[in-house]
Amino acid sequence: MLIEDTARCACVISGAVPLCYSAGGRWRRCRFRWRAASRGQRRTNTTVGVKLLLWPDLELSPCRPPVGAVTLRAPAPVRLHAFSSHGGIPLAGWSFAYFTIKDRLPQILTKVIDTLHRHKNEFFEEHGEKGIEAEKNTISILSKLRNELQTDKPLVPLDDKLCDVPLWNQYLEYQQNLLDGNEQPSWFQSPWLYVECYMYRRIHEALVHNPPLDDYDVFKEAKVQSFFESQQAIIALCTYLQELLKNIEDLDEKQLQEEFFRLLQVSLWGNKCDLSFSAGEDNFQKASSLKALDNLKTFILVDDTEDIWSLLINSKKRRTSKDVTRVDIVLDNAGYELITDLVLADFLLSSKLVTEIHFHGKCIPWYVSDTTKQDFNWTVKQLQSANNRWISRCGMNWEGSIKKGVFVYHDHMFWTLPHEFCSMAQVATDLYTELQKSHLIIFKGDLNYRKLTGDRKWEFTVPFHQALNKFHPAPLCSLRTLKSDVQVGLKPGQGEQFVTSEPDWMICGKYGVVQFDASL
Ligand SMILES: O=P(O)(O)OC[C@H]1O[C@](O)(CO)[C@@H](O)[C@@H]1O
Ligand SMILES: [Mn+2]
Repeated sequence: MLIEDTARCACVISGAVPLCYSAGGRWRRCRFRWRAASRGQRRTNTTVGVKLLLWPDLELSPCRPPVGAVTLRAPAPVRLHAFSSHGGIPLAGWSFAYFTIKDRLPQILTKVIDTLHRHKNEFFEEHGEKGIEAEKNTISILSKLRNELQTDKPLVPLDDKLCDVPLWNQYLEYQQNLLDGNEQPSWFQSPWLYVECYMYRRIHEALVHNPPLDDYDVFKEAKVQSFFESQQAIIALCTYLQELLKNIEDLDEKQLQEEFFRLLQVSLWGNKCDLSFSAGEDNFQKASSLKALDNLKTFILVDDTEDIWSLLINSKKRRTSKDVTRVDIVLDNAGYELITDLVLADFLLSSKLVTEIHFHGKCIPWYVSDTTKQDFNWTVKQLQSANNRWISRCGMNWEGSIKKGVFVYHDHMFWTLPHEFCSMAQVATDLYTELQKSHLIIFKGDLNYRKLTGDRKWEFTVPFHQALNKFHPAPLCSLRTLKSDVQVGLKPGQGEQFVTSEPDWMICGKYGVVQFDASL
């Protein structure tokens, strides 16, 4: 739920809405009870009219759970507890989306501005006056952007020369068409997923407009720092892998399965280390996650590892010498998480469970810590030249795998669009076709989970398969620690039990899921 308390006094609440609203046109009027608890005001129950915006495809597929976005206008500042009068899930409290837009995103923009400012001398040394001029212009554009965000200004079309611009601008038009003629998509009123992606793309646009800074990665410094701060954990993990590889040929199926379970969990918990969640503050892996795995098991809310194992071991057994078994990893964060993914990939290859690993990264700096091609190559080079022999051996092996073509790196602009994955087949047909060649796609992290599930307010018990909304290029799984309030595929009552005991369970990063969907 997103409640805005700025001058316009409008808010957007994303909440489950009863299906009775789904018939007919897009906009419906309905009534909500709400309790205002504004400063100095008595708690009251009252009824307000709200506009209900249905997801445009909801009418076409009435079997899908009813989900909608509600725009609620109320006197501000108020703290709202809204309940659907038709018995949907109570829409209560301040949403995480609201805090993200109000607090985290401006903080991230401030850090970007600060980074540019601190590197002023470097820009001067490299590019002379042109560098200083570009730094000044970029900072001024970004300060304006921060102001637009904080005052809920309309979202504007992108205006640079990159090839994704038409798709972004079409998406803005699409959002526009969902609204009344008089309203425009804006920072606090539009879907969280869209607005958050849009901010990162606007940061990139500010740089693109200002050569020679057009390919400067404003998040590089934070990524490098978090990599070095995770050194102890990286040493532990690389040492473990190298010891394991010594005897890998001798392991029986049971032992191989145990190691697979272990390294899959290491990769899952590696996803705790992202820098956008902490608004760019340190969030590195302090100790080896290997030792903690047993204690962490209770925090895995859905664990489909057995199914993933069956898929891999069966394909190994069936494979003839000419066959390829391909796993794709849709990467998330650079730093420790990327190392955990590379370790898992090396294990899958060395154990002959698979024959090729394809990595997918971002084309532009994204959500602070996400992996770009430059980060991927930098990481492998860093490892090679490390003082620790196990780390450097990992780096050398991985460089070798890249050269042999058994580690393949891809990037595609689709990963840095705001679209949910169910539209990939239409929006990025080439990528969808590429992913169809895979035997298993591993989606890392929270943002990928939000895009897999369309970032809707699903009921917790909705099956993962249903939330994917026909996105099935190949068997796929999500390894994700929960950092945003969307979760599907839980057992009845499982989610509800946390709602009172641990209200921040969906956003604190303490819980994780290994969720698998095999059906095509
Ligand atoms: O790196 P991840 O796991 O995709 O997480 C990205 C972050 O972005 C969000 O999805 C939105 O801010 C958070 O919930 C999470 O902190
Ligand atoms: Mn990330």
